[in-house]
Amino acid sequence: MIKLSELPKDVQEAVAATRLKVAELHAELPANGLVVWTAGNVSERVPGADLFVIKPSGVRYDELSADVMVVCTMDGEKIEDGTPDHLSPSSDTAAHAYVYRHMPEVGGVVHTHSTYATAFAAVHRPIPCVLTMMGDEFGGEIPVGPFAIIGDDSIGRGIVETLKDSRSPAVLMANHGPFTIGRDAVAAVKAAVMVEEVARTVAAAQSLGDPVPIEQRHIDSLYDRYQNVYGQKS
Ligand SMILES: O=C(CO)[C@@H](O)[C@H](O)COP(=O)(O)O
Repeated sequence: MIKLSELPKDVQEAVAATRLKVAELHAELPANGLVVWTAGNVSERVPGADLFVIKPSGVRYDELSADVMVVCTMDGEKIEDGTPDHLSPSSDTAAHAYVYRHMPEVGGVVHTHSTYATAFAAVHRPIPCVLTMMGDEFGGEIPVGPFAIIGDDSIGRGIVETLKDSRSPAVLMANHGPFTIGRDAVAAVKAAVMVEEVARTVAAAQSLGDPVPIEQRHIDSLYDRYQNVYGQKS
């Protein structure tokens, strides 16, 4: 088994930085009202190594410090990372690992059970692109993925199958909830916040009447501006 303490120093440093970042980002899930109790997870690739960092399963958010973040191979196997052997990674680890193996551009993955997005997942209904914020962030509707059992790579296969030809960084896995992807974990967390926000607004709109779809040419223009012009140049 791979031992963290035997990996090159620069890899160990990259793991430490990723652990800190992933631990801190988990606090964003309850802060943004996206999770109850322990029901969601964040992971991120370790730059320069075939490893990723994810939270331990079923541990409360206020206990998620950097030193309990679990380090896994791209097959979702925990390495000897200095945490106790009994500390198992998130039950969604195989799903995150599958996404990393099949979507090389993805550097972060997030899963929550946020209420409104999960309500759309419960009725297998995509969130239609009826808000400029959706054009900006998702480039179209937010799709529904297949029903998949928890614990193996079934969820990962559903995520990849649904998102590989979509501009959306979010998929509503049927009867389960949202999974989001991003170039890093910050981007994936942002997408998780945004999917809940637009799900809530669209649900409110649907209670008032029939939300009006945005024309495709306007969606394309919104997406292009937001992705390429909006904000500050780095
Ligand atoms: O969907 C599920 C289980 O129903 C999971 O996403 C949990 O809600 C979070 O699991 P851990 O990451 O704590 O294992």
